[in-house]
Amino acid sequence: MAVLQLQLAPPMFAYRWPGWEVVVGIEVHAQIKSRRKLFSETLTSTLSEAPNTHVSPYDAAFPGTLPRLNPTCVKLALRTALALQSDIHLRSAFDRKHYFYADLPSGYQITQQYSPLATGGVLELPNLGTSVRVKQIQLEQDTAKSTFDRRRKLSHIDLNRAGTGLMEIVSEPDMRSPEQAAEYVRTLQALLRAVGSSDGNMEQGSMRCDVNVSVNRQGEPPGTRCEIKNLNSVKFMMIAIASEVYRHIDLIDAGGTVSQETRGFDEDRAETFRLRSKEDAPDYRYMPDPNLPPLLLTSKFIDIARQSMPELPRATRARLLDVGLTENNVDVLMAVDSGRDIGFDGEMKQGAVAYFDALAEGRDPKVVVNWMTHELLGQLMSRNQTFSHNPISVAQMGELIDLVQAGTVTGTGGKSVLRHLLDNPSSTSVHTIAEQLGLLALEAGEETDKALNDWCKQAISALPKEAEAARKGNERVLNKLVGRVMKLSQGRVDAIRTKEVLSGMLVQGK
Ligand SMILES: Nc1ncnc2c1ncn2[C@@H]1O[C@H](COP(=O)(O)OP(=O)(O)OP(=O)(O)O)[C@@H](O)[C@H]1O
Ligand SMILES: [Mg+2]
Ligand SMILES: [Mg+2]
Repeated sequence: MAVLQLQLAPPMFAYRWPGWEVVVGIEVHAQIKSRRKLFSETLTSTLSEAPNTHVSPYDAAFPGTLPRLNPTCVKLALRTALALQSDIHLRSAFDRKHYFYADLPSGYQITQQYSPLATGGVLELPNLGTSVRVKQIQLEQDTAKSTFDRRRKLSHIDLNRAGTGLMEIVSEPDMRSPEQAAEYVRTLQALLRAVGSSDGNMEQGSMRCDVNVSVNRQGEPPGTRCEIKNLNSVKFMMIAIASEVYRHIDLIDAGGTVSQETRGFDEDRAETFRLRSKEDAPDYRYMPDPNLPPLLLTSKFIDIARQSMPELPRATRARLLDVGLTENNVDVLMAVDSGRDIGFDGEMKQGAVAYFDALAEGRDPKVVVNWMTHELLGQLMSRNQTFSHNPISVAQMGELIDLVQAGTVTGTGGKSVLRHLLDNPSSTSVHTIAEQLGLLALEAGEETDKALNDWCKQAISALPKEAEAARKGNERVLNKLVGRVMKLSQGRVDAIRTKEVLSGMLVQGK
């Protein structure tokens, strides 16, 4: 992210487009995380599945087949609407939007353009201290997928995606820069994941954005918007917005006007290109779908959905800060869950926040979060892994923390046990593993004192220069001697006790 901001936002960030105001509104299409499609019993598919293996006669628009609304899709869209504080309509309706393209077997898409499930709402962007209003949320069908084989001049149609449930979430034109647009999309992604209504994975196509961009001179009314279709990464969305802004400014500066267009984005050239103008916009001939009655919800149904809402990111943040975690701790845990760490694979075994919550049950939250962020996540990261790869159960991690807190294993020893567990996942008790590895702390007593004395002496004679500096009060060098003792003892002695013994010896040796 930092890298991209450097590309897009050089030091004159605030003055990128002096005298101009940029206006952005986004239409997000998010695939609903239901096992079945919106109007058929067919199981939804993932990208890795063979083409045309998830298709019922209805999905292929065979004559005589009829739609049947999947209630799970309604419930998940409802959760989304509740999370966005939208007004939910007890009555909504389905329209047919006609157009003719090979990826749309019936010749129309069922959508809720005119009478959507919900209107209004707001998405707060806490990182930017601002918010974006939501215009409407509607249910609609996804299309099939067509790919063109240039060599053989053939179009391939894969109907697996046809009829999958989508939520179209339309924002008001409230964003003023590519960065705000990016933050909106990321925050929305985290929200959809938190309520479980969508994976929100742009790279895998389960979330796609159309961005509407216009520019106007400061103080003047908004300009004419152009819509850039089907952006499938936040990075490309930011580049597309920036390049579109430059295009509009250049046009107006040259005395021309912007005409309302639908545009595509060329990733290689980092610029947008014209798909069609408003004049040749298709006439969608919207009509109510005669096969689908209006969707009527009861207040009770909405209340039940409201009561079963999981904790939303904003509340999670507040709660974690409340138990004493730092902003930074919270950012790390929540970033892991929202998939902002690299390599998010969409399927989290257990979220980092849930893992933390389970561990913090009866333990000091600060101690727990240190183990999680510094040790566990740190070790996973150095292995190029994400939290979803974590093989250590809550019970094991909890036992490890308890052993260290009780002094049964030293902090250093505990870190070794953790590394061992990551490399050799097992369900054996952590105490047994520490014992097998010879990492149980030496019990206080005469023998341990004697061993500790020996190791301290060895460390001092092995590092005479350091010993001399430490004698003169150099704390950092003293830690080096402590480190040596730790190594000699294989992390089985207490660091604070070691420091005491070492200091004592150095003073005596004066
Ligand atoms: N002046 C403007 N500059 C930038 N964005 C704008 C401007 N005016 C409106 N928008 C945004 O354009 C989007 C319009 O989306 P909407 O779904 O309502 O209509 P549409 O794009 O005409 O329909 P379709 O769903 O067929 O694409 C909204 O996100 C809105 O915020
Ligand atoms: Mg739209
Ligand atoms: Mg649009």
